[in-house]
Amino acid sequence: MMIEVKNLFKQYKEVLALNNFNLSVDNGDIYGLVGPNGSGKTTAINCILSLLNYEKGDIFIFNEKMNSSKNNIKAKIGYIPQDVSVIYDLNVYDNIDFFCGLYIKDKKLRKQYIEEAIDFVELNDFRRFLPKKLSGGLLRRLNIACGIAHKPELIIFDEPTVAVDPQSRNKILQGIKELNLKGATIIYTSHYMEEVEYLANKISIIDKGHILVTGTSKELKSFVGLGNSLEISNIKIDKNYMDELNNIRGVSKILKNKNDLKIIVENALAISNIINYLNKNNIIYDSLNIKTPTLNDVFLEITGRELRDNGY
Ligand SMILES: Nc1ncnc2c1ncn2[C@@H]1O[C@H](COP(=O)(O)OP(=O)(O)OP(=O)(O)O)[C@@H](O)[C@H]1O
Repeated sequence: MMIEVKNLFKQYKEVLALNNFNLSVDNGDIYGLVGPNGSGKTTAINCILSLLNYEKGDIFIFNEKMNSSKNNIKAKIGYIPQDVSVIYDLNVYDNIDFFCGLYIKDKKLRKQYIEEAIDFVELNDFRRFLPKKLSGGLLRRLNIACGIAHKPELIIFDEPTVAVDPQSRNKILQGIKELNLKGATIIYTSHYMEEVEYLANKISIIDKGHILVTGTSKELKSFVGLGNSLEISNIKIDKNYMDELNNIRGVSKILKNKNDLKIIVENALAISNIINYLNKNNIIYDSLNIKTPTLNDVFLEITGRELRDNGY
């Protein structure tokens, strides 16, 4: 077991940020921790890293009890914080040198590691740039290079793609997969469900400081019994037809947002029954899309709330 967090409680004055938080991360995992803003992800990470004190609970990393003086454990961890934390009067190269130098004292080896980190985040053309000359995406990549240059066994990414352009975002996601393939265990926090679905082999959904469910993306969807859905836009439909639509075999739920419908179905037959029904009754709509369930749907199903507002 790489990380074991047991019964963690963290209180900030009147806010209970972690409420019996538990987590088990295995060697080789890309572990996704997802939850809405303010659900406690950053607090959990900061407690795990001993950057924050907590009221109650136990944290083990590499099977050793973690506390702030465990430098042997810290040396094996890379942390990429949510807020970019680099040194603004050092250039790209010297920033990576500084952070890598906290753990790698051998100069020759460090030089090699810095070069590898620069290559990895593709900042070769910017090695002498000061951070303030870098775009948001490049700055995030520097933040990553500073966290991974010392080749940690465990890497914790806290929302690394917030406010990042699509090109840098894809590079970051690809890079994380690559680090994992090379042997690093990854913890990845995000409120972007699709990123976590793409990356993680194991996912925990956190809300109000507590883990609601854990599993693979497939397990979480089947846990809440979600099937595919049919999204129909701009439909002109009377109430009595709506009732009949609800009664079609295999229709498990209908969500309405103004003139758009999202119909959760149990099987493919239900989809063809719905389409036949609409055609038979000359019900007009603009478009019809079949959607597979997302982790956002899982969150909605469990909490009754949206992770992010998508209209329904
Ligand atoms: N230093 C602090 N003082 C008081 N309350 C805090 C502090 N830091 C966080 N909180 C509160 O604790 C709760 C959890 O916050 P946290 O930042 O851990 O959530 P998060 O899931 O990481 O959210 P985000 O995605 O917005 O960073 C929130 O209610 C937040 O307002």
